[in-house]
Order: sequence, then structure tokens, then C-alpha cells
Amino acid sequence: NTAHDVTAFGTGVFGDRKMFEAQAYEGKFRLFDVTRGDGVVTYDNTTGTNLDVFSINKMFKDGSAVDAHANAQKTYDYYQDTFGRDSVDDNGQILISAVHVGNNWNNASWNGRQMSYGDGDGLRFHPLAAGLDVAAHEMSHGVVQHTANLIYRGESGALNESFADIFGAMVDRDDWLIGENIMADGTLALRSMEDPTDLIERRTEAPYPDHWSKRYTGTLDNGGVHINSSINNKAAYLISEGGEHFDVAVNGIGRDKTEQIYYRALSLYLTRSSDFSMMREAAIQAAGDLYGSDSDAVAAVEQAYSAVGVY
Ligand SMILES: CCC(=O)Oc1c(C)cccc1C(=O)O
Ligand SMILES: [Zn+2]
Repeated sequence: NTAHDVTAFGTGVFGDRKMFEAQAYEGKFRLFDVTRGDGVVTYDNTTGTNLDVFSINKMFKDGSAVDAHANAQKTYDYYQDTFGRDSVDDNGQILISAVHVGNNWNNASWNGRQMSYGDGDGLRFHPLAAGLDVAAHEMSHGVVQHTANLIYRGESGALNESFADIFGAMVDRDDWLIGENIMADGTLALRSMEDPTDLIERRTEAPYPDHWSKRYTGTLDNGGVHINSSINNKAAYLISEGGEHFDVAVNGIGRDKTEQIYYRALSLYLTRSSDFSMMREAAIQAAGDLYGSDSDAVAAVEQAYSAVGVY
């Protein structure tokens, strides 16, 4: 009998029930959604091979698999509905998620072809697949790869990381925090776009900067790609929400315009080696294209990048 898509159900890592498209296949059910692009598929890495997560009925019990699958679908829909983009490559590339990767692995990743999630050690992280912004962050690395393909070190690498956070926060749209629901160590979040320095109490290595003058210039973390990303994150937050930062006032323009500006800058103007200054120019250009060169959007971009010391 041929495979066909069905509506299935499951409970996520935190016991939240959800419904999603899956597939009936040879008398069983699998986490393979054939309704989005060339597919959204989730598999359990402990089975060792690229085997879809199977269930004998439409109720899936593996919390990480359920969350990874549902979050990948939500992120696929975000790019389709917001920008008309069909998956990471805008050509329907199948979205693969592997869960239970490693041994209590405190990580999540995009390896150029798929998303991978660790279970966390329960001290630093809960299972990372439970974070909608985590899934959106990982898939957004795929979008960056197929657009500007920003080199993953130094300032271009910080932009790569920042775009993953920006779209992560746009998909998981109720706050400007990253990883807020998967922290097991009592901290507020993994990163805060609203106030990057907020998490300073936890950080042993370099603090998260909220101004270019405070950028990390060492060699840790590929030259601080997860550290200096906070400078661009703060700018994006200010463009959307506005605020006063280091005596510079920014009049916010909201999430809807902000996400369009960043997507256009990423997909049309930035290149592999773009730095923060080029990010400023690309965002000004994109805002002008979309809303007019004398618009409040262009003004917000100029104000926000000045507020974080990027010219
Ligand atoms: C928000 C997702 C995130 O930052 O995942 C990572 C983690 C938890 C550790 C190391 C790298 C990454 C990443 O995807 O950049
Ligand atoms: Zn990342």
C-alpha cells in the first residue's frame, strides 16, 4: 500500500499535546510530513540510521521527536508565509531533524544538511528540541547557508549567528529571548536580544556585548560568533521595539517590517565576508527599497546601528 499523509498527535518534552502532519506507511505511522516542500522528516538518532520515528498508531510518545517535528513544520511555515521561501534552499529541500544525538549532549546544530538536537544533561539544558526558537535558529543557519553564506568566524560569523537568533525570535514570537524554555540552570535564557548583558551572572568567558566598543576580540568561539552576535541582536531589537541605548533614541517600527528588512538584506545584499558596517548599509538599503529612503524604517535602522556603535 502506498504511503499517505495523516494527522497525528503527540506529547512534547514538557508534556504539551500537539497535532501535526505525519505519514501512514506500511501499516505504521512515521514522522515524515509530505505536505511541506520535499518533506519534513524526524528521526531518532539512537536507532543509528536515517530511520523515521515510527509509531504503531497515530500517538507519538517521544517528546523530543514530537517537538523537533512540530517546530520544523512551524519554521517551514514561517519562511513560506512571511517571505514565500520554500525551505532552506527556496527549492523545497527536505528538512531533516535528528533527536537524541550524542550522550546528554548540551548542543543543537545545523551541519549543512540537517538539524541535530541533544537531550541536554538536565543541569545546563533540558532536551533542546523543545525550544521552538532553537529549531528556528538551526533551520535559519540553513537559510543563511543558501543566501549570504556568511563565513562562520569573526564579524561575518557573528552576523551568521545573529540572523539565526533574529529569525529564531521571529518564529518564537512572544519574546526577544533565545532558549528561554530549555534552560535547566536557572538562568533566564541562553541569550537575550533585548538586553544581552542581562545574562552576565552566568557567563564565565566573555560577557555578551551590547555595543561594538565592547566586542570580544579573542579567539574563543571562532572569534566570538555566539558573543558578538549580541551587538547585531540588540540593533535588531531596537529597530523593532525602539528604545534609548547609550544616549541614542530609536523609534521602533515593529516586528513585521523588521523581519522583512533583515530577510531582504540577507538574501539580496550581504555576502560571505560581510562585516557589521556592511550589515548597517545592507539594512539601510533594504529598508529604503521596502519602505522608502526617507521612511521611519530607514531612520530606525540608522538610529539602531548608531546606538550599538556600528557605522
Ligand atoms: C539557540 C540555538 C543555539 O544556539 O544552539 C547552539 C548551542 C546550544 C550550542 C552551540 C552552538 C549552537 C548553535 O546552533 O549555534
Ligand atoms: Zn547558531
